[in-house]
Amino acid sequence: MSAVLDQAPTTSSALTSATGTGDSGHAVSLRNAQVRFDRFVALQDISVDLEQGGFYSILGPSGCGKSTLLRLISDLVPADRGEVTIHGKPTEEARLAREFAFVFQDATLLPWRSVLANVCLPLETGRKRGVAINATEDDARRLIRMVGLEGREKALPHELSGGMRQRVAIARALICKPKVLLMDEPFGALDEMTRDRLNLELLDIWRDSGVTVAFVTHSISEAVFLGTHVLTLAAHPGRVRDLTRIELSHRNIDIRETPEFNAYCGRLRRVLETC
Ligand SMILES: Nc1ncnc2c1ncn2[C@@H]1O[C@H](COP(=O)(O)OP(=O)(O)OP(=O)(O)O)[C@@H](O)[C@H]1O
Repeated sequence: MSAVLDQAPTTSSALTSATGTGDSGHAVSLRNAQVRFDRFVALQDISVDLEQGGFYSILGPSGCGKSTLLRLISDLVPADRGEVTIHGKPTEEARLAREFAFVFQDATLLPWRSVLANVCLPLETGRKRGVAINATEDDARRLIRMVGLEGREKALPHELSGGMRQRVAIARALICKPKVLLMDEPFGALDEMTRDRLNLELLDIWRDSGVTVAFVTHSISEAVFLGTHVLTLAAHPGRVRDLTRIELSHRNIDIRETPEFNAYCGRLRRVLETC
């Protein structure tokens, strides 16, 4: 693993605090994990722990392996070396137990199903596979309210804006009460105002639900605004370059104009220049 670049007081040097095995109390734990596509090493020697309830923004140059890291955690690609656990469980076991959920850049809603039916979809698929899911249609309605879409339960996806569709995708991801939420540039295709609003809503959801979030973004500002930590990957091969703990005095949109916020952004920009 690459070293942390500096030890400034605002920066956590703790890339990892676990000694290695079993459920260390971390939401996600990667130990010397490697992903290979044929001969190409996409991720190399990744060792990092995500604390329960943390919000981890993930930055890095294009092609460095950010999406692959989320796919590794979510059992969509296998580790060819090393170990990945979610709350102490191997990723396949965690997937079957629905310990995590994924939100992609594209909301991937079923176009013929209403908002409510889309949010309820994981309950139906879970039932078909014999997985007991402790959630009901009332929970779906509550989540729809939480993401600000009360009154739109019967709407079809094409009747919604891009931001609304992403809200539905977030509600759908939360219906099975995952412990870990993996988000791959979920707001990347949205205009800045919508993105700002969804950033604030996501922070509320994160605080209320206690879910651990891993959030890929290309925006340094978004990474700092949302994250309790920013994990930066370097490219060729993808590896951990830095983990910075973010300690902001508050998280209103206006924080982005303050020196404390800009100091984090400046530091991360310098880290990215080395990736
Ligand atoms: N299924 C695959 N087969 C072969 N190579 C792959 C596969 N998936 C990803 N890669 C390669 O792995 C590397 C990392 O890809 P990944 O999509 O994880 O990067 P990223 O950091 O998310 O990129 P971006 O910021 O552009 O979205 C890239 O070089 C990509 O071409």
